[in-house]
Amino acid sequence: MKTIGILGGIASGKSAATEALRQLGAVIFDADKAGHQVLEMPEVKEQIQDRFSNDVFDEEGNVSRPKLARLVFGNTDDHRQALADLEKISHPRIGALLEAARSQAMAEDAPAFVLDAPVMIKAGWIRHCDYVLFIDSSRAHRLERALARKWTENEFDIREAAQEELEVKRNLADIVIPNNDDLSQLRAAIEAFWKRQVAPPPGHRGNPR
Ligand SMILES: CC(C)(COP(=O)(O)OP(=O)(O)OC[C@H]1O[C@@H](n2cnc3c(N)ncnc32)[C@H](O)[C@@H]1O)[C@@H](O)C(=O)NCCC(=O)NCCS
Ligand SMILES: Nc1ncnc2c1ncn2[C@@H]1O[C@H](COP(=O)(O)OP(=O)(O)OP(=O)(O)O)[C@@H](O)[C@H]1O
Repeated sequence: MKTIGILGGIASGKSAATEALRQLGAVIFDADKAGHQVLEMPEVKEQIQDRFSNDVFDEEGNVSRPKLARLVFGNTDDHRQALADLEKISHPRIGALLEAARSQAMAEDAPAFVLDAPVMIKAGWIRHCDYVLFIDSSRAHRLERALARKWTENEFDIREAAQEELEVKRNLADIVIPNNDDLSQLRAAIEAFWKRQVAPPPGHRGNPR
């Protein structure tokens, strides 16, 4: 089973690329979703309360992601420290969910396991990947898509700044997949990658790291 990591800027088309891989038969791990799941664990809620107080909880006693986002994404040292502290709580648990999902996919003989995790470099999860794809989309296209999802340009810039530089991600990738055209071009590029590296003809050895 090949493990494929998906990197790219905010709104570059990582989810669209991931969906194309799912349709080809890959098992998907969405780390953002796993991060949300982790915030529902009682011991995580306790640690969040200790670090961030009751201010980041809603009336039902659940972690309010918008409130937490305002504390951890920003340009100050306090924001950066808050994000680092949140990651210390969340990342080991997301990592455990990731390893369990990957083991299950392997047991089920899935042809590929896709790790959709924008923070995989700083979290260290990139080590699981045989191939890393970088979904390459211009800032103008990405911003337009983010604004269409009701983000502000400021939110877009702040989240982007909380991640590694795009050049770092691009340089770590094995394959760059352009996404400045329509979605059918993105799907075609993903299918070509799949045929080349995941489902090679018998006797072909592929190119794992
Ligand atoms: C701060 C939280 C509550 C905000 O939740 P929200 O629903 O607004 O955003 P969501 O989780 O869907 O993330 C959306 C995007 O924000 C960016 N982002 C999220 N976490 C981080 C992070 N730790 N570092 C940099 N960018 C991040 C990513 O581009 C991600 O795709 C949430 O993102 C969180 O708990 N983050 C810490 C855990 C984590 O690193 N999750 C991402 C795993 S890839
Ligand atoms: N080539 C494209 N043409 C038109 N729309 C696109 C294209 N690529 C992506 N989109 C749309 O742009 C939006 C953002 O794409 P997507 O959710 O795949 O990005 P992402 O990189 O996963 O975003 P995030 O960084 O927020 O997780 C989605 O609504 C998606 O359908």
